[in-house]
Amino acid sequence: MTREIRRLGVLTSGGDAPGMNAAIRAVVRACVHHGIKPYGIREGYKGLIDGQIEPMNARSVANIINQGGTLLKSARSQAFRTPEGRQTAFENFRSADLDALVVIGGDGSFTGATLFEKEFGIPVVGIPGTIDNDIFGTDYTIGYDTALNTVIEAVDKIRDTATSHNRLFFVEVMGRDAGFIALNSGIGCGAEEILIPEADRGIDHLIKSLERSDRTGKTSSIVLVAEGGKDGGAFEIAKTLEAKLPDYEARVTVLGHIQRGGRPSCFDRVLASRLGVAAVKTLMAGNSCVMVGVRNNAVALTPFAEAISKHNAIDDELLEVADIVSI
Ligand SMILES: Nc1ncnc2c1ncn2[C@@H]1O[C@H](COP(=O)(O)OP(=O)(O)OP(=O)(O)O)[C@@H](O)[C@H]1O
Ligand SMILES: O=P(O)(O)OC[C@H]1O[C@](O)(CO)[C@@H](O)[C@@H]1O
Ligand SMILES: [Mg+2]
Repeated sequence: MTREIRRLGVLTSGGDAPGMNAAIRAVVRACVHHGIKPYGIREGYKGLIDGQIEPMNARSVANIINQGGTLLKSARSQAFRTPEGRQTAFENFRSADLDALVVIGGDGSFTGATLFEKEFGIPVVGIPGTIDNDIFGTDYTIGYDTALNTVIEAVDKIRDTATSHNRLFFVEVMGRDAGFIALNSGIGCGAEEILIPEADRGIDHLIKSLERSDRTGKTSSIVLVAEGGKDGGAFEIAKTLEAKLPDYEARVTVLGHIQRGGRPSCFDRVLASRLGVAAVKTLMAGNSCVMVGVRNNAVALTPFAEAISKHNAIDDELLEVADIVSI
């Protein structure tokens, strides 16, 4: 089956991620390549509701492959969660005479896209753009690799001062409910312990680990903490630990939104370029309500319903590696 598309809209939604610009560029240029007129929708679903829809062309995405953030801007729209908001979005979509939509975002954005397709029959394809890497059906989301590199660069600097002062540091990283950023950057920066929601081993495990570090001659330690764990964030864990081991004077750093910015890595630029081209092809082939991702280095389609409801498991091998290389 094929689908004729004359005019296609593209938007970025949810938390921005480095590489979203490269994805927009690829979608726009794939449209031009296939004779489709591309339209940029600003500020995600908010812009669809406000009618912020502008024509784009190959030149409007010049020199953005190397830039963080998103040229189209992103937003979290409460109004799009309501039937009235989506109705207004649909009316603007129709007024702009668009035939199909590409949504670059995370699981929430795909949930909104699913409703939009169901309610109004708009063909929609998703591209996973989030630093969290928390989307089923793709081995990597756009922005994750860059975020990992940002984290290890920051933690390398913290390591310098931790070593100089013989200190224990807790460094909190993003990931919403998922520990992928913490686990992989933790291995990459040589963290002594990594606390993630998927493998919560409790405070007693952390205490044992720090005591072993003392015995074996370590004079400083870095513990990477994923936000979203049941023991709380880095500040709370540091407090709990200090209450149990008063000799420790821990320092806490929350890396925060620094992880969402910066120039995308080559990996993210290539991934975004592949997925942007694949998204347009996927719509032209007649598909809808699917996400384009990469599995085993090949482009793969996953229905939104699965991408949203299922979860990529944390790799036990990585947990083992983290334990072994941190002794
Ligand atoms: N249940 C829903 N119904 C309708 N729209 C939704 C729903 N969930 C999310 N959306 C829309 O998608 C937008 C983005 O979702 P969300 O804030 O969860 O980010 P995301 O796409 O998961 O990205 P990230 O988690 O990386 O920030 C929301 O602001 C909202 O407009
Ligand atoms: O920028 P906001 O709206 O505070 O959202 C922060 C959340 O967004 C993300 O950066 C991306 O989903 C999460 O890691 C984090 O929990
Ligand atoms: Mg999300």
